Amino acid sequence: MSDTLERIGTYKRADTARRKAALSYADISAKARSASPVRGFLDSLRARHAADGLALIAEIKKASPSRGLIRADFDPPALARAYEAGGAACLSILTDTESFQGADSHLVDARAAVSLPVLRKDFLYDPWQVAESRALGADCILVIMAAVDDALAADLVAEATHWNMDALIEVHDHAELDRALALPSPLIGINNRNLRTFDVTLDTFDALSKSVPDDRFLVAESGIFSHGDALRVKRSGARALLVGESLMRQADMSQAVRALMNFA
Ligand SMILES: O=C(O)c1ccccc1NCC(=O)[C@H](O)[C@H](O)COP(=O)(O)O
Repeated sequence: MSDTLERIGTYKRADTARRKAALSYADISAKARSASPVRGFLDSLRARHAADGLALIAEIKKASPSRGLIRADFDPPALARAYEAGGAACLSILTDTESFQGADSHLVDARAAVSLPVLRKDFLYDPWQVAESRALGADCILVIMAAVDDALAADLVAEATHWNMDALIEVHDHAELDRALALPSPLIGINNRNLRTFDVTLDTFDALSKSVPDDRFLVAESGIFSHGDALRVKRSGARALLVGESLMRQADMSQAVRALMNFA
């Protein structure tokens, strides 16, 4: 495991323990039951892929460990509306505060401003956090295979299924991909960012995508900056892109989505 992931895991587990002490599983489940109904995340990706040949998960990301501050002018509902107007199929919203300057309120406020399904992009180590994600309104969770063992990954997916949510299973290498393919989730993301060095290369996607069976819905994550990059990963089997930084650095984000995806 990378130092960054280990550092994040340490504070995230402590933060989750504090949240659980304040709100039991029964309490958070009651909130999840009364949350806004689930919007089909994978359904939306499939529909957009069928219509356009490639779907976009557009990320709301203020800062990151590798890049520092990405966007100072940061208004989650306005960003969500711009992404929706540009043609994104789904949103990804970072809720981690310490490393990404995210917040739970970013997800709640952005989702309320649009009709798109939302991925809670955070570091999950406990099924309680999945119920919490649903309570916030999330439609999909992230399972980072580099951060969890097989048993915990299965528990997170089972909890997501319990709440009728999708689970994006994220991998960085062949060993993680083999473990991901054993899980009952069709949504697989290949992350092109090396979590140890922070190097980003689309070669990672080219190398791993060959081993993903056709019955999985494959997402290319990180390091996609141009329509050429989008075409490259599409040719290697991507059905959707997850893009943060390159869109967040643009003034007109609707136009940036259209240019990236080549929408008219
Ligand atoms: O972005 C980082 O620096 C980072 C560092 C450590 C763990 C995760 C990290 N990013 C999360 C993501 O997966 C990306 O935000 C997402 O794939 C979008 O990537 P990009 O388009 O390159 O912003």
